[in-house]
Amino acid sequence: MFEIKTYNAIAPEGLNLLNADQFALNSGANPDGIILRSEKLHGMEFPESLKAIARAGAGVNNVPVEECSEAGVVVFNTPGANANAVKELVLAAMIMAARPIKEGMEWVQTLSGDDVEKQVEKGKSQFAGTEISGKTLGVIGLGAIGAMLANDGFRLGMEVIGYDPYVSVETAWNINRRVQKAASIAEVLAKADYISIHVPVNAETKGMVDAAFLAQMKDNAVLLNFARGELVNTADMLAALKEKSIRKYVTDFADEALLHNDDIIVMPHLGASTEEAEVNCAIMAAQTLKYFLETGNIVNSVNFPGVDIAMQSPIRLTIVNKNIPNMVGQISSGLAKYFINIEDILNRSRGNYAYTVIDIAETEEAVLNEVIEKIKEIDGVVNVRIIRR
Ligand SMILES: NC(=O)c1ccc[n+]([C@@H]2O[C@H](COP(=O)([O-])OP(=O)(O)OC[C@H]3O[C@@H](n4cnc5c(N)ncnc54)[C@H](O)[C@@H]3O)[C@@H](O)[C@H]2O)c1
Ligand SMILES: O=C(O)[C@H](O)COP(=O)(O)O
Repeated sequence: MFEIKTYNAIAPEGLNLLNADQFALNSGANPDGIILRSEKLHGMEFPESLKAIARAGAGVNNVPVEECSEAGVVVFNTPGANANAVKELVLAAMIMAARPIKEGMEWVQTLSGDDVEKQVEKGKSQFAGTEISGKTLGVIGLGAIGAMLANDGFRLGMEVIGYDPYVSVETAWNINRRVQKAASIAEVLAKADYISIHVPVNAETKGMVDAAFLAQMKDNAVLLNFARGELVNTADMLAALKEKSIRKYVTDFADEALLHNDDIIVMPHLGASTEEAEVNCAIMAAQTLKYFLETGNIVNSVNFPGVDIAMQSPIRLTIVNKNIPNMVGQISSGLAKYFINIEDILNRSRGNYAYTVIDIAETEEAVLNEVIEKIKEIDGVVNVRIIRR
């Protein structure tokens, strides 16, 4: 039986995949796995039982990924599962920035009398806007969301220019060939009327939208941030808007300093909040977590290498170890000392850590426990699991 702890509202379509005969939800203090959305786990003490964390969503900045790696805890996310929801909201946001729709709708509610129709026709000119067709959309970060947005911007009649120095081959194949590839952010900023950022927040990207970035934007340009609040330096943004060096800021990330400002549209982190995205994310998170706990296979991890091999024997050992020389040699000779036959072995590394999967022949319980203890003693081994078919 695996214990799973959940945080935030995880769609039942996902949780129902964790069959009750094998998974107990929120039943105790020793979870094997966690499923969450935006709950912040930084500073939380993880129980020794914890093997994996599945983020039902894209951004993992609410999870202490480095500490998880050190503890051998595999962190998963759900790439692309909410991308369409975010893309649709960005398109809506772009149109809201182009036309004062919200202001017009609020104004019409203030009218009264039997000549409302006449008042509307007289007053509507104050809410005239512009069109996005024919304008240039700059997309920074051409991943799941950015690529979809770039393609749809093009379909809506926009010129599109994208920047992503790390774009994956798979995503690149899906981007319309008429989307221009920028060699630098500066090139995007010089050309775009609407700039939408879709990069993860990390040491490289935190605060990337600063005074220098904003100064390179066109005077009438709009910045859309549906990625993370921390990407934008709030003080620099407020100064740029005050000086009218850009036209508008649209963000999905509220901050008191951004409220009650006519040049800023703030949404309450709604990007992934559609029925479809919530279901997609919950299903993908539950599936990857279940698959990992049951088989040791790793799919869609942000901190460990992908490993997906069929179990060749009744017993599988999975070992998280430091990515240093002679780990596999020491582990396999440890097994050999106990005359345990290796039927299949795979070792993959990612950064400072590696993951080793070893399928072994049926072995007496007492011998297995002894050999596991010996493997755990090897310098560089972080944790060892036994999985039975
Ligand atoms: N508002 C929301 O509710 C919501 C929903 C989903 C995702 N997000 C945020 O959006 C981000 C992107 O989501 P995604 O699903 O497209 O992720 P993704 O991993 O598919 O795409 C991210 C892209 O950013 C690129 N990138 C990384 N560093 C870069 C840099 N310095 N310059 C340019 N490109 C860079 C990567 O190469 C990748 O292609 C997430 O990390 C998350 O923070 C927000
Ligand atoms: O990174 C994400 O996937 C989004 O920010 C969604 O967050 P949420 O699951 O809390 O809506």
